[in-house]
Amino acid sequence: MAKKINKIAVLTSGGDAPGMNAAIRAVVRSCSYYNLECVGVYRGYQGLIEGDFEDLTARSVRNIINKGGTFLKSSRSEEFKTEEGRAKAHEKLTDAGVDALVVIGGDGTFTGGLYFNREFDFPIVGIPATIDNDINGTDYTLGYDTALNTVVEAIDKIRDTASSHNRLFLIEVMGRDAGDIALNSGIGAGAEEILLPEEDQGIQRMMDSLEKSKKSGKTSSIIVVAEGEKSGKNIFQLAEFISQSHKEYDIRVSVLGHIQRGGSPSCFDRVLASKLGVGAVEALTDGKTNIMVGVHHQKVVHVPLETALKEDREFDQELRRVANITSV
Ligand SMILES: Nc1ncnc2c1ncn2[C@@H]1O[C@H](COP(=O)(O)OP(=O)(O)O)[C@@H](O)[C@H]1O
Ligand SMILES: O=P(O)(O)OC[C@H]1O[C@](O)(COP(=O)(O)O)[C@@H](O)[C@@H]1O
Ligand SMILES: [Mg+2]
Repeated sequence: MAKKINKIAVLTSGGDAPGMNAAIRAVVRSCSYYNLECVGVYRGYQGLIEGDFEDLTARSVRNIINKGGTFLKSSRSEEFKTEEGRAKAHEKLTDAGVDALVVIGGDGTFTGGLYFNREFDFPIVGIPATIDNDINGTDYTLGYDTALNTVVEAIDKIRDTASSHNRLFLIEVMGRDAGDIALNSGIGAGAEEILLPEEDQGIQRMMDSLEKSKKSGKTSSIIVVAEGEKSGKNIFQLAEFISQSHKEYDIRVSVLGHIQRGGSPSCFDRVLASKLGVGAVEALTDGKTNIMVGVHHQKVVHVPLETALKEDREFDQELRRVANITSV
């Protein structure tokens, strides 16, 4: 029988995402509700290795549901990728009497969690948090909705200046391997063309669509480029390539960068964080481990961490079709 859980540690790791604070809050308050002790780990896996812990009570997480970032801080820890690093982390957890761990982060965080569980049989539940939405088995990851809203707001502003000057804007958005932000913000902000990591359309298709836009009477254009798109050129090289063959375009490049990861979480992300935080603690007290709590059709689901990490997420062809039709 699984050991009874009395004390849970929670950490945030990898790229921060709006809604992480709301998720920590939900974990801490669920512990309080079920009379469990809760420990916050600062700076993700690096803080776990260094024993940078603090006891948290329901009142420790007041006034954070609306805050971006993560008050527990995050890190990218190279040391945790080593067996020695993970052994140190395990020692710190057992010294502190912790029985289980909630990790809030993305695919890297889940990979680290899997290794840790395999090596020490330590109960772990993951909460998917990354603006990229690149986790398998959950309809949404924390921070994605907020990031999308930030991107659309930014592109709306760029559109004002693009149309005033009849300019062509190339706008880079985040998404190393997943084009969810680019495709959805591209449709939502009315982009003429969207370049995604999931498709290698070649530069010719972009040139063709620019040609079409011009012929159909468009005077300004917006192209959304995911940072991981596959043309083999970065956004500045793409702009250079277009300007060499089409001197008539007045081109500007805008890289939105880390503003996409900041800001107050949307209501959607706050509610999602609350559901997943409660779900994570309840999963642990039910004896579950090595799973991610995600959402599917609004319901909390349990997904094995291995499945969450699979890279076979289906690309939304229907959404691509909608983008093509609405940009005519
Ligand atoms: N292969 C791995 N083995 C052990 N730990 C890992 C591994 N990959 C990532 N991690 C840990 O998880 C942390 C977060 O992963 P990272 O890829 O940076 O962000 P994210 O979780 O947002 O994808 C890393 O800094 C590292 O400490
Ligand atoms: O924190 P850094 O090093 O600036 O990372 C940038 C990357 O982080 C992200 O915002 C989130 O990715 P992860 O959740 O995998 O960390 C990516 O879109 C972007 O490529
Ligand atoms: Mg990642």
